[in-house]
Amino acid sequence: MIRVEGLTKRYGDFTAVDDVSFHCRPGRVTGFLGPNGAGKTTTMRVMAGLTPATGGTATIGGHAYRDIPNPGRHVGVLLDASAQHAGRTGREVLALGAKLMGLPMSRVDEMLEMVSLSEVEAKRRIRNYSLGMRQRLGIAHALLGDPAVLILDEPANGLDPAGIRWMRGLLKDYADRGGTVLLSSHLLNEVELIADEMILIGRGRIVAQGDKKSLLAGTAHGTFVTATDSSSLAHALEAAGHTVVPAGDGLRVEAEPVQVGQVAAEKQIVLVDLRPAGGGLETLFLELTADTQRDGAPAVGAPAEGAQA
Ligand SMILES: Nc1ncnc2c1ncn2[C@@H]1O[C@H](COP(=O)(O)OP(=O)(O)OP(=O)(O)O)[C@@H](O)[C@H]1O
Repeated sequence: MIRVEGLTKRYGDFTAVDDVSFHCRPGRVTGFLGPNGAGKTTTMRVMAGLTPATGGTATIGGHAYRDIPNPGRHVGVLLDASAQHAGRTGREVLALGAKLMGLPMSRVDEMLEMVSLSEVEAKRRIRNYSLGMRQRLGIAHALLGDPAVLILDEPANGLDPAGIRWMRGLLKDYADRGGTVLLSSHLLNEVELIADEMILIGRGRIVAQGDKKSLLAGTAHGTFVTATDSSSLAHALEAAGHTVVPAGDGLRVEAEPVQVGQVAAEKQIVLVDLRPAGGGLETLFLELTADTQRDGAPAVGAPAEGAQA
């Protein structure tokens, strides 16, 4: 269990993290989302004992990170995959970690296999690793001591689509076996797929947190419907007093799906698609962090205006 209570971090007059509180539970993957400079890395650095807090506490299993003996056996941390000594090989980094944690060297091979780093790659110096390979090594290092808690800052960064899918499976399995995972990401869709719980942060303050399903339920706006004869359906819905706007191949209606279905049934119009028009995580994220975004334009996840589909 991770508990962060009233955590504040100031750099001079600037407040990077402002009275942040949240919990991460065993068996759950918690996504930590926020625009650039929101305070995610700072919060995680405080949790891992790398940055002192100005106020508040962050504990893992009831203890501050610095008070945990042999912390790598309890908490796996990946904050900056590029921070490893560039002159060491991947195998050397893991071997050193295993030695420090009192683990058998066989664990190094197990970890290399788990993150799909080949024997040849493991013997290469880290300066010659791609970002994705560094991330894989960082994940291997975080998992080396078989910890019960994982704190990962942007672990999907640099991974290719197959790598992201692999990591998703790995973290889901880990949580299913009772592990606690906190991961930050700017890849909203990725978090939407992987996280059970979500914490949204903007300018150092938590703007929303909770179970993903309940957070997303709050973003549903009306109904999306497609019919074989969409224009007749639009007229029928308007005649029934509903507001209708064209949306892609279909219509977006200010009504519940059952009301839209009833109108279509009365008029014997065949429906092709009928579902709640959820705004999704991206809409939620942009709405909640609107006054903390750097730009008017969506900062993450959405194509720029005019971009080709
Ligand atoms: N050592 C420091 N001294 C001064 N300001 C700092 C320091 N470290 C971080 N900050 C500031 O604190 C704020 C939060 O930074 P942080 O790296 O935690 O954000 P983040 O949410 O991880 O962003 P990103 O998604 O861009 O990595 C930023 O404005 C950053 O410039």
